Amino acid sequence: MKLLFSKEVIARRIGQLAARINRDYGERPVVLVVLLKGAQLFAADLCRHLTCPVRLEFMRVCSYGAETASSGCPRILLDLDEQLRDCHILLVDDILDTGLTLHHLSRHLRQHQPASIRTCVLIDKYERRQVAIAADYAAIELQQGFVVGFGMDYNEQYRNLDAIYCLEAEDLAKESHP
Ligand SMILES: O=P(O)(O)OC[C@H]1O[C@H](OP(=O)(O)OP(=O)(O)O)[C@H](O)[C@@H]1O
Ligand code: HPA
Repeated sequence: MKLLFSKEVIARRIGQLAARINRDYGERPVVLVVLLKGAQLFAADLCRHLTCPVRLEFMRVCSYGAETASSGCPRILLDLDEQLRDCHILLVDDILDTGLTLHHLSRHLRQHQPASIRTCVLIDKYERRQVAIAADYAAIELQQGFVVGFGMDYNEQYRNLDAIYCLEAEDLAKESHP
């Protein structure tokens, strides 16, 4: 595994991102809709920098399973249990990759008739984008690679790492032949 972003760099980027969000939202209350499992660590750090009134809600969406490629069909495993009509939603995810997850979730959340929906990701990775979607807020931009750590997994491993790494061919081979 190759180190891409240390915990110090991640912390700095999240602080800078939060400053932008604070400027944009001012005093307006925001509902962070956090996508489990991957976005939990990012959201925990981000929300502690926010100065507007914050409500935290969680959804669980899954499209990767044990693979490094999207199933193409994000499944909602845990939905919101309350309406978010007229709320300002900030949809928080760890990574924007093909874009299918955020595209699907943004459409789903529009049914709540919120006042606004914006997207916020720790990593915006361009290489595999399949739908035209851009994050409103991204802490880190990346061209390519399958990344793990700081909430992100490969087959449920590595979420607990405090830095972000890129998996290399031998890491994937190790998983299939331990
Ligand atoms: O832009 P996309 O190609 O859709 O990929 C991004 C999504 O994939 C991962 O979720 P995953 O399905 O692995 O679930 P997890 O959050 O439980 O890891 C990640 O957490 C994002 O939600
Ligand atoms: O690069 C990635 N790493 C971990 N999970 C992911 N889900 C989409 N892309 C990725």
